Amino acid sequence: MKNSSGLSFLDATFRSIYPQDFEYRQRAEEHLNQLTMPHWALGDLMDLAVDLAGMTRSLQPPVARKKVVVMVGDHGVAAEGVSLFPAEVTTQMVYNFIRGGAGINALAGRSQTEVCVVDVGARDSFDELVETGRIVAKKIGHGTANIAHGPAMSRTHAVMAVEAGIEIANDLAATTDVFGTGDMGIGNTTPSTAIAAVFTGEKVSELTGRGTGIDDAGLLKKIAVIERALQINRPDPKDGIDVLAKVGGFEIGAIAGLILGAAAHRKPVVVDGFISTAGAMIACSLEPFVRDFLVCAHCSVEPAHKVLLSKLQCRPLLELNLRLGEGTGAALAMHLVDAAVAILTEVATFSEAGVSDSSRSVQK
Ligand SMILES: Cc1cc2ncn([C@H]3O[C@H](COP(=O)(O)O)[C@@H](O)[C@H]3O)c2cc1C
Ligand SMILES: O=C(O)c1cccnc1
Repeated sequence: MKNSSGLSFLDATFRSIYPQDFEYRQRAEEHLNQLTMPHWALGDLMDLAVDLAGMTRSLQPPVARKKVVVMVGDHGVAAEGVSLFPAEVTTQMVYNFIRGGAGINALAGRSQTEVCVVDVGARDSFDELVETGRIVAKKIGHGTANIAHGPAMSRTHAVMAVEAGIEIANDLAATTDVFGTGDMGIGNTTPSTAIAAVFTGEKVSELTGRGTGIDDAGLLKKIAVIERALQINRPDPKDGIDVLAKVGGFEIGAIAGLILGAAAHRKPVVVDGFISTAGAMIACSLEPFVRDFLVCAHCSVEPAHKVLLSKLQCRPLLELNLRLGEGTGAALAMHLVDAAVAILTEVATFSEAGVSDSSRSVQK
């Protein structure tokens, strides 16, 4: 899609993404160095506070309004038996989200995070939910094609999936301080693993995990399916849209777009689990500066997740053996985003509190 300036919507978005602000990072660091505690005693939370200041260009980073966006899409490759669960669970879980009965609803509620569900590519349609405003419709297709036989989607649809995510970020930016990513789509650990293999060059057999809980035979089949998908489609690691089109998913593209859109608005985006990190990898391949706006929530039990996080040079905040997705890890990490801002804005400095600084003590 081109806009009036002749730039594509994607290019215009990439051009509005800048790195973190160095000056605000430095000011935050100087302030944190003076707090009434041993040097950097709150560790990674202090690093997060510096990041949030650099992202938002503020020493009081706004984080009150939190939103986790759950992107929904189905996968043709589910027909290969790569998941323990049938494809209809994707739709059933959408209704569960709307009723408030899913893991994400419970965890988001506890961190005052709103949940926004977006249909990008579910097999089914949700006309009533869309008409009543309970989910957002950005449907690009009724599930992807089976990557074991050919590309997941056309290049045009891959661009549209990323654009859909950017549009969601644009629509929500005025009412959101911190974004979180989430996913729902039976079979989606298979395309996510394929994406990880393309970008890291690691062996599929070392990257593939059990997703929803497949057994040993299922795992071997899943590895073979991913290897076949890569062989047949030959995705180009230098072209993120090509990777998305050939072995990705609609919701993975929309997650990439949400991340790009959030960064373009200088809003932190808390990246959930493995599927979201595959989306982040696509986003970073399209525009590397986007990396500066990621807050990586956790490292899941999927082996490829750790490898992707290290490729992105992201240190996850939590390690809790999660393997759910939906945005649950992002909702949990929102507590830590609040904690980081509280440290930056509420803790007294040595001089404010009249506490002796280590620089004035004499070590014998
Ligand atoms: C009831 C249920 C709820 C979920 N919520 C997230 N997922 C997660 O598991 C799926 C990926 O694993 P695989 O590739 O093995 O299918 C995705 O739908 C992901 O969102 C769920 C899976 C199930 C079964
Ligand atoms: O890490 C994840 O996000 C994950 C792992 C397994 C299944 N669904 C999601």
